[in-house]
Amino acid sequence: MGSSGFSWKLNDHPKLPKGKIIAVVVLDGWGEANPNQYNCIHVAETPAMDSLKKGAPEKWRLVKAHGKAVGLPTDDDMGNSEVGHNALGAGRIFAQGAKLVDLALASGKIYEGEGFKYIKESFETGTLHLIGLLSDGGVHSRLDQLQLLLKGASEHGAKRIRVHVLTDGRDVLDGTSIGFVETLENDLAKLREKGVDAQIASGGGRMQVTMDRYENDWDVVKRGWDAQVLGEAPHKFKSAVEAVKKLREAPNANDQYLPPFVIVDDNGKPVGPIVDGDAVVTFNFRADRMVMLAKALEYEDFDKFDRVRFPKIRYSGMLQYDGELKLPSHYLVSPPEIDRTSGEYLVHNGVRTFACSETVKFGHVTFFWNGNRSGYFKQEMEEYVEIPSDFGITFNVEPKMKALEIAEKARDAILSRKFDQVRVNLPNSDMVGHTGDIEATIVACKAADDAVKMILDTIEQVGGIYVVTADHGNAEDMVKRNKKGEPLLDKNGNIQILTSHTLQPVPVAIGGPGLAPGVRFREDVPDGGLANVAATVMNLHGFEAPADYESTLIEVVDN
Ligand SMILES: O=C(O)[C@H](O)COP(=O)(O)O
Ligand SMILES: [Mn+2]
Ligand SMILES: [Mn+2]
Repeated sequence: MGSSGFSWKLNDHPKLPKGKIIAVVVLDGWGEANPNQYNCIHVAETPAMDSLKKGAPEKWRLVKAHGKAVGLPTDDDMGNSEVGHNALGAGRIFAQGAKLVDLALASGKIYEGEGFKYIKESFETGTLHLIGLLSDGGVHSRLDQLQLLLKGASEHGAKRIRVHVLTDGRDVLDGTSIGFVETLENDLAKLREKGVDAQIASGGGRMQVTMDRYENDWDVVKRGWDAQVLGEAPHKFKSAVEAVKKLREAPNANDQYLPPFVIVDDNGKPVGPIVDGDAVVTFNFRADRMVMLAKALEYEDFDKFDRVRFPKIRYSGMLQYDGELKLPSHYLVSPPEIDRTSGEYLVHNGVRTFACSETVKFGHVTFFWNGNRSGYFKQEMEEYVEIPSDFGITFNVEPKMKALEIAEKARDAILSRKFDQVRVNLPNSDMVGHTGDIEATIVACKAADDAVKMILDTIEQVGGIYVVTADHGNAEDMVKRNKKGEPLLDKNGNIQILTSHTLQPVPVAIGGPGLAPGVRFREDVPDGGLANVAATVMNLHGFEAPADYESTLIEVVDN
């Protein structure tokens, strides 16, 4: 025990043994909803997941995965991978980035912080650039926060502002970007009336431009860099509204994948490249899809692509995105302090851990799970394996993704008996659900179920335990609904496809031959959420959870 009295040592669970191999399976974007034709999980053949639900009612339940249960501002906020995996791994509910930024903006504290003071130094002679996702999805960013920041920055001295927009269509309906750009243009026009030189300078669809994650495809970040920093893009327009309208006319165009564009003046000159002496803020609060750009903006030594120019700027993130890398080093709002995660406790108590997913979700079961911290806690106790994702495609063309490969890695890790916990994220239902392709999402759900089966079979073989859950809903409802729950139609009478996550609860199932007799879900945690899973897993490893963790979902009854 250190001088502070803190100790990593967990108490033994009074009834549950140690030493069982536990598979922790997170199905990404797998919620529970009414069975109907837009519920791809229902339509798909999913015998493994069905048997968990039907097999043992005291070992299957639903938990909340959205809103306040995962630290989001309101219960109208759908869940997402960051907050979901944070809650699963940390066992407590932390006010998340969305909420912390709301508070900092409302109180005005954001303008008193180190990060804002730092960028403010550039306002006299330089331009303030704001780069981020333009929507009200609330997953990576929010339009109303951008609006407040624009107003606040101009009131605090920013004289020249350029916004570099990334269109969404993934956390919000496809086609909504035009409206968001129009709203922003209105705000900027009002700023101009007040004498602030404010304009949109560049843009592009989030999946084409800037917002790659976990270093899957640096070309995405390069395309953004070229437009935002160098002022170069294949498409040039006089206004962003015109840009989005025109680019959406191409066959199969959608908001997520719009190509990069720059806004030019009457002489064809880009209106807002980033140059020496400027300030830059990346206004997404969520980390995963901003870390790569943050590296490009901040690191002197950088070899991921040719930056051509590396302007001397003052850069602040909305938040600090990576607590281990301390990246970026300046930020407007302090991130949630997600400390003492279950993963860290467990390695300190001898639990050897294996974690695996494919690139696009790799950081979810490692970085997010560990409280937005990259790297190992104790390298000799842990192994994290990343299976390279396909890149340059939309996942509806390969809906099986790497589910089989992930399951095989989990199988091998379990059979090696080198690990006590084998944790995976199966990405299919989420990544394919985001494409809005219902047929492909059905294939995706089946592929994830096949992977679950392989892992459960392996657990059976070694006498282990499984915990199967999800981080939020997605594939279980693929249509936008009205308040009565009826599908909404567009003006041509077609249903409006829902590419985003949902507000639905997610399943948690426990079982396996290693599960002690008498273990079942408690009935006195009816409002349980994802944060209750960590204590549950600790119990199954034979430990009591720390006192301040959300309560366990299980009890052991004598039979
Ligand atoms: O980043 C994304 O792909 C979406 O905005 C959210 O999906 P995720 O939270 O499942 O990653
Ligand atoms: Mn997810
Ligand atoms: Mn998702």
